Amino acid sequence: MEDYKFLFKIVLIGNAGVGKTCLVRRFTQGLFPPGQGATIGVDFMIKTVDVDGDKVKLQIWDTAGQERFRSITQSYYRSAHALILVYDVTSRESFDCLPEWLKEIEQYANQQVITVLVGNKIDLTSQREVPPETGLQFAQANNMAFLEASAKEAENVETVFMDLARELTKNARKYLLRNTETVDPNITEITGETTNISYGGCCGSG
Ligand SMILES: Nc1nc2c(ncn2[C@@H]2O[C@H](COP(=O)(O)OP(=O)(O)OP(=O)(O)O)[C@@H](O)[C@H]2O)c(=O)[nH]1
Repeated sequence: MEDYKFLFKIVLIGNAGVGKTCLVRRFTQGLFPPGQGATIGVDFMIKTVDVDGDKVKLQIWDTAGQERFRSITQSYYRSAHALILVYDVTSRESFDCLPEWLKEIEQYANQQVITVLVGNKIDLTSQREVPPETGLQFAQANNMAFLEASAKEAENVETVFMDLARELTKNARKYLLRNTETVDPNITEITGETTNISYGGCCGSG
């Protein structure tokens, strides 16, 4: 039996070069990789974190932003519990593409997916093209949480992932409770086993 309570899949999406890989590396390895090349297809990393005493395993999928990989990356949306949609605050173009990314989410992701909008590279103050208010307004209009971050300076990176881990854990606990109440209300408390919450999918669930 693996030593964790919940397993969540988090998928990062957004234009090429916005810093998805750097955010993942910063969070999982605590470093800012020099000369990071473009992601080919999809890459993944694991980090186990503690959420209020429960061990939570985060499976973090880093997708390529380049258009030519879109059909590969789309196939990873479906099983995601959460999506981190990233743009680069120094690139108006990456922000202007967000509506297209939302369409992808609507088309390929699960309906219950939690999406967080992240404006990355805030360390590049003088090159900023997207003000924080603009990011916030877009996020609010589309029911997403919003944070600005810097993978380079490790600003808000931990917060992005840990807020998500907490939110997912909270939802999973509720889900477990709801689905065990009718059978045996003690089950959630006594098993202590790994729980892989899966959304949607089969008939009659959820
Ligand atoms: N100044 C600064 N540069 C960053 C930051 N995050 C990433 N970069 C740089 O932005 C470039 C692209 O970063 P990646 O992490 O490879 O971007 P990506 O979104 O994964 O790109 P694809 O794999 O092509 O989709 C690299 O040169 C990074 O060094 C940041 O927070 N600040």
